[in-house]
Amino acid sequence: MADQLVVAAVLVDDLEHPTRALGARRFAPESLAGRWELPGGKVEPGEEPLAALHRELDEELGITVEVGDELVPRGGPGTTWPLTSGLAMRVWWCVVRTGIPEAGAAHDALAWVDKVSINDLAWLDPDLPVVDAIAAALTSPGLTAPPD
Ligand SMILES: Nc1nc2c([nH]c(=O)n2[C@H]2C[C@H](O)[C@@H](COP(=O)(O)OP(=O)(O)OP(=O)(O)O)O2)c(=O)[nH]1
Repeated sequence: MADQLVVAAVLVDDLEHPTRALGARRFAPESLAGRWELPGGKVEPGEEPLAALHRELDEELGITVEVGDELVPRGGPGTTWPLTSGLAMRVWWCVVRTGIPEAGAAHDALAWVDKVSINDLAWLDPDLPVVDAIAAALTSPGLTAPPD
């Protein structure tokens, strides 16, 4: 059987020159409580992945977003990131369009982290390769972004 698809957002301050990304801390189930993840969730049967992403961000954080490029694993083979068995995740860069992210139904804390502090969060184990890719793409806050 195909993996159940999970969709998630790397919410950043700027799609062109991201310096900060949002982590969200789960409080359930107990096995995942206290660990950090990218906001998102499971795609429902018959639902388009991006529709699921917008739905989850509205439900979990109370925001609407502009979706940018997809963050895909370097070297492939596909566009999904493996999670625990039976689950695979697709991830998109996003910026907030309306609302201010607030921990709600799924999380008990949110944190904006930069290229360095992103490694201080206790991410879910399967997220570590995703977090490496995010950290590599974030610009150090102290550095001036290259001219357009
Ligand atoms: N949202 C999200 N889930 C992740 C990440 N990393 C990771 O291993 N997961 C796992 C945790 C969960 O087992 C699964 C996502 O399920 P979920 O519980 O968030 O999904 P959901 O909001 O649709 O909730 P439900 O229908 O299962 O109640 O994927 C991540 O970065 N973001």
